[in-house]
Amino acid sequence: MNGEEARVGSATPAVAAERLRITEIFHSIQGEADAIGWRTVFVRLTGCPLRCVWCDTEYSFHGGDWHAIDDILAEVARHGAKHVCVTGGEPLAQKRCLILLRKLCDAGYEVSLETSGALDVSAVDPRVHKVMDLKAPDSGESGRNLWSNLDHLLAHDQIKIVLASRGDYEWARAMLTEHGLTDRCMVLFSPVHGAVEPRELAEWILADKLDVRFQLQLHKLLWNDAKGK
Ligand SMILES: C[S@@+](CC[C@H](N)C(=O)[O-])C[C@H]1O[C@@H](n2cnc3c(N)ncnc32)[C@H](O)[C@@H]1O
Ligand SMILES: Nc1nc2[nH]cc(C(=O)O)c2c(=O)[nH]1
Ligand code: SF4
Ligand SMILES: [Mg+2]
Repeated sequence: MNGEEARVGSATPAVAAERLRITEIFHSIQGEADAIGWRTVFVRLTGCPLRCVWCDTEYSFHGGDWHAIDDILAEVARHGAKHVCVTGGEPLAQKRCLILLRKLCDAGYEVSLETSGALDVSAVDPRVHKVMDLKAPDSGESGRNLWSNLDHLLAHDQIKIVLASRGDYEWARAMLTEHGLTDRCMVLFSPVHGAVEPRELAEWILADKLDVRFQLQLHKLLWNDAKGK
């Protein structure tokens, strides 16, 4: 048990059971995946058990503050957006993330979850649109892909593969066939920001006639790598 759980646990166990460690809550334009372009509130949970070499969110690995889930809901509501994106860090590394996701759905939001693909997604509320990465070799974390997660994806979910090289692209192309990915849900191919020339990735997809959706991180075009955007 960590210090926080010990401290609040003895006094108010019901409240302690519904707190999450949060790095930031911010209001921006959704920059990734199927809901791209919508005004969205982002809830970024602290902590991640992976270390993708190109991770753009290393500041979420440590720190953060404990917030009651009902306070998170109130902060989300303040922005008046229909869309909420729960991300991290790795949001599913905190078990109580499942409660936050359910409560956001109950409140009527369009909820998406950005997750690494390394943690079990089977208990995620089916109303949530899961955006699940498969980590390609150059991330350094492809050994963490939990392939059984593929069987828990619904038609509205998405598989995202972030590519740092031609080698990653060829790996991703092989996974499409090996795991029948495009028959399961939408598959997104995205270049690692600054590593693969976006136009090159677009040309590869066209040359191979792949049924995947090319994506660029829209928020980086708008705001570069600014935090809280
Ligand atoms: C920061 S992660 C947080 C959620 C979860 N840990 C995951 O990896 O999906 C959110 C998304 O950003 C992507 N991402 C992180 N760094 C990136 C980069 N340098 N270029 C492109 N996408 C990146 C991840 O692959 C993931 O799809
Ligand atoms: N604007 C914006 N859109 C995003 N979509 C997914 C993000 C993430 O970090 O998971 C993200 C982000 O950090 N900013
Ligand atoms: S799993 Fe997500 S948050 Fe964790 S290191 Fe990889 S990209 Fe970053
Ligand atoms: Mg991001």
